[in-house]
Amino acid sequence: MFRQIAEARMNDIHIKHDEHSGLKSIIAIHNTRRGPSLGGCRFIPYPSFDDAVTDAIRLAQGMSYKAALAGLDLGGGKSVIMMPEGDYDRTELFSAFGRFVEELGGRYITAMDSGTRVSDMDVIASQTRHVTCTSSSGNPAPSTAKGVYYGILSTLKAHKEFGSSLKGMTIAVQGLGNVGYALCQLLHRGGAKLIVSDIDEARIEQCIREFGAKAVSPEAIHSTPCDIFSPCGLGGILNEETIDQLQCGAVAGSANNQLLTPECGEQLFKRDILYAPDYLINAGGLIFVAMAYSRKSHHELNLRIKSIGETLLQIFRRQQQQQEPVNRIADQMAEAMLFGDELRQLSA
Ligand SMILES: NC(=O)c1ccc[n+]([C@@H]2O[C@H](COP(=O)([O-])OP(=O)(O)OC[C@H]3O[C@@H](n4cnc5c(N)ncnc54)[C@H](O)[C@@H]3O)[C@@H](O)[C@H]2O)c1
Repeated sequence: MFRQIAEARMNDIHIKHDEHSGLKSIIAIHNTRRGPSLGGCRFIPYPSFDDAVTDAIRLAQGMSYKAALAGLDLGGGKSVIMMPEGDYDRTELFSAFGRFVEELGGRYITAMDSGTRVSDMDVIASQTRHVTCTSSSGNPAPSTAKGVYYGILSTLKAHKEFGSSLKGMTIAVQGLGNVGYALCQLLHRGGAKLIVSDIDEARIEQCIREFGAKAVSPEAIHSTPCDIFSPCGLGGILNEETIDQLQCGAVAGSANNQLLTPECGEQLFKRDILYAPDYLINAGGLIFVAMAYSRKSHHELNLRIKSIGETLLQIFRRQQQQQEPVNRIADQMAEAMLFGDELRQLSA
């Protein structure tokens, strides 16, 4: 475990067992160099305590990289609550978790993640102010979609065979949920032709009706000829097999963990397919949550979401110069922001 902590360059890990509520929780703080750590609270069953800690470490690390490239004055953290096996009182559990967050004095700010709801955040807010995604803060998905939209515009600009306009470009969107649907709306308004897929027929019908989209089956969407493939549903969609089947010039979508392994970034690079790193292009939701927490204006929120496209352009330019996979360049940029001086000292 300590090797894992060292390898991930974690700041600290906190563990809480509250007997009264049955809470078993871990808060992992990866990095606070740029500001307090922010990241969601996951509430799912874990086979073991070690699995829960491993998940918290991996997710907290990802949040640091995401916040850094989004230019936020925040670090990365994440928490997990191990879902109890027997009966439990949800309000008691999340109240106890709120007190746990409060004990850390603001070094960790919690938010929604898999298995948690807005109502849980409201319960946490009764114990601490270091929480976002409450019923008063709103839905981050439209901001995520807007960030992906700006990212797609930058991808068009950076691609040697595309023009800078969306008009007439074909975008294949996988997953028409909160983010995917809002993205389709923006792309349709920009003049793009849409190809869509989902496992939910009603969502497909809505996109056909409202945007004149063409539907394909969930199995065929990634191999459909298009200009840009936009995964907005599942993680791990870019793997050895699917990358071989892609018939697009670029991949730019909101899904988390799109690359099954870092080596898949290399495979995309070899196929000359531009890839917008997921944790950068989908940072609009995190920006929304951070701006709501610090009560920043709508204007500032929009400027920051727009800057996702600018950072992405910088990364694509570096890719041209360095001739390296784009995911590696994004990681290097984030690491320089998180550990700059330490890295310099190590190489001195
Ligand atoms: N909501 C946000 O603000 C946000 C922020 C950052 C990243 N993300 C990521 O973006 C992705 C989408 O998030 P969301 O909030 O829209 O989720 P969502 O649950 O609202 O939507 C996901 C959609 O994908 C569809 N889907 C599931 N399996 C599919 C398949 N095999 N083929 C096609 N469609 C399939 C679902 O039916 C659903 O409509 C997720 O990976 C999420 O982690 C979301």
